[in-house]
Amino acid sequence: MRVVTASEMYAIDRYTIQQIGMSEESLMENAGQAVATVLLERIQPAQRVAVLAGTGNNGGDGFVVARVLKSYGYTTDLWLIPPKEKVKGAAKKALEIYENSGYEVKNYIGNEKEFIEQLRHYDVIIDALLGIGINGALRSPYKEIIEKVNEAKELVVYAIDVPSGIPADGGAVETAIQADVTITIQYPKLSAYTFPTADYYGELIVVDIGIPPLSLEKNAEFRRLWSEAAVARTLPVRKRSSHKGTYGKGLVIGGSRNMTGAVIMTAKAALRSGAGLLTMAVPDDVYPVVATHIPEVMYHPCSSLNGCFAGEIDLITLDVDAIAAGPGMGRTMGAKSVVQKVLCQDVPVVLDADALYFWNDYVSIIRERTEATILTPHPGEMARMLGVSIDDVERDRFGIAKQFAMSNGVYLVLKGPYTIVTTPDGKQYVNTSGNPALAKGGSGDVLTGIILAFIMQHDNIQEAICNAVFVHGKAADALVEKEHSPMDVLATDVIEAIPQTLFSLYKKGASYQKQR
Ligand SMILES: NC(=O)C1=CN([C@@H]2O[C@H](COP(=O)(O)OP(=O)(O)OC[C@H]3O[C@@H](n4cnc5c(N)ncnc54)[C@H](OP(=O)(O)O)[C@@H]3O)[C@@H](O)[C@H]2O)[C@@H](O)CC1
Ligand SMILES: Nc1ncnc2c1ncn2[C@@H]1O[C@H](COP(=O)(O)OP(=O)(O)O)[C@@H](O)[C@H]1O
Ligand SMILES: [K+]
Repeated sequence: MRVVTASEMYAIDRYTIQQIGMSEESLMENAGQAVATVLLERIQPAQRVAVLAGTGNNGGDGFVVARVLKSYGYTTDLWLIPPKEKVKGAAKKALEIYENSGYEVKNYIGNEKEFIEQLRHYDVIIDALLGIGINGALRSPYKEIIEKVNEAKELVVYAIDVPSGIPADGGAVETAIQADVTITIQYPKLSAYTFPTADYYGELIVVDIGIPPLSLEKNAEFRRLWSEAAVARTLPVRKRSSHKGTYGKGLVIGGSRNMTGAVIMTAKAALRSGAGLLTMAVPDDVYPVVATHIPEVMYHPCSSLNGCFAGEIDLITLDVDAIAAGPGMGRTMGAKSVVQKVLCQDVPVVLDADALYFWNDYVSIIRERTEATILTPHPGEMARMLGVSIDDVERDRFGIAKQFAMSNGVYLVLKGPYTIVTTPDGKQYVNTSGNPALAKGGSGDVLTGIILAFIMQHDNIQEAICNAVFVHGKAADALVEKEHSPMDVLATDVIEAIPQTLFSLYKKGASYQKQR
């Protein structure tokens, strides 16, 4: 499933109409019919429905929906918010068809009191007020209407395309429909995967209105959801003849006197995720503590200074296939020196947490690297690396991530709900798993371990990273689906949930793998 911006959606619509030859009216009819099909399955015949329609084509979708619901015998009122003469183009045509079918329109203007009075008597609201064409702050009377709908908590609200009032590409929200369900036309919009806008969507359902894929290919950048099916299809299969070396010799670098746990979690997660052989490089001060925790790894104690890396690491002797550096390593000159040495190795490198701290000192080395560099910042780290505010990052996660990954030639994993993986050539993948149980110290360390293990087992780095991000979130989902609340989950629980998550993904993937 692809994700689009509002301007891409307009370009897709235009292309479909002008180049492919479908009429705007037929697209609107398809949209309304597709939305109505979902509604007919969900709304009970005894429920009273109000369709609230605005000036634009979103209102046009609403006219079609109202007509279909009425034709199926649903008690449905169509409230037209603007004066009728403001409705133009395909929407005007849809309104004419509605009226020619013998159905009545309720005009909001002049009947504002009746509208407020009636609102208590409805069970379901269909929000066809504003779609992706919203411009600037909400104007009257939309603002007041939306506030009234949101106040009526007992109403079930279905939004068409986007909840009215939110910017389609994401950003700040002042007033917007708080939908229970949003039925999006053809492709989800960026705002469904950025915050705070995503909070207004409720359940997201995408309906197909028959736009040919060619129109998408011609008019939209590559941005897609990475779903469970994609993971199941691309998980690598172990060969019977394989041995531990087949699955990579990984190196995890991290730890300091104040933070011994992070690197342990990274290493455990890497082992649970299939790393063939794993070595941990830690400051020798903390080595005795770390070494008692994982019997399965080898150790490479490094010289330490005040409990942190002093700066030396013998990477030649270690001879590894991939490296993850950062968890708990501290923000010292010694740590910086270790990371610089790591970046000079011709193997894929994952940099996380403290290994991102001296970003400006690594940029030039990273741009010269030929092997993959994978950076996994959370929004705070991303903001710091770019010298902008966290709000700036959150407002334009997709744009910022793409610009950063392409200009530095890195794989960027911009974490958070709906983590975005961006490849060096600018392709973007939105993760669909995970929940707020992961909002706890240590979650990121676990992810780093999974990424390290997956990139060693998979030829395709993008698929490996996307799968790792998905498995991480899915493990947390599995925990809160049974036995855990979102509050009590620990990062170590997430590690222990990796086996059941992989087990179920492999079961789902078995049919794909047989086909290979
Ligand atoms: N072929 C297609 O294109 C298809 C499109 N489709 C559907 O069309 C939707 C996009 O339609 P759109 O472009 O007409 O915009 P839309 O969101 O309905 O509203 C625009 C109107 O809103 C108003 N308005 C704007 N800002 C405002 C504000 N801040 N506060 C208050 N009012 C504001 C402004 O009205 P005005 O100010 O001029 O009175 C403007 O005219 C899309 O989401 C999908 O549902 C589907 O049917 C598939 C085929
Ligand atoms: N509300 C949330 N929903 C989904 N995933 C989340 C949420 N909060 C955090 N995460 C995930 O948890 C991880 C947190 O990483 P990070 O902030 O680096 O943690 P730490 O540094 O404490 O290990 C990321 O993978 C992030 O995507
Ligand atoms: K809407």
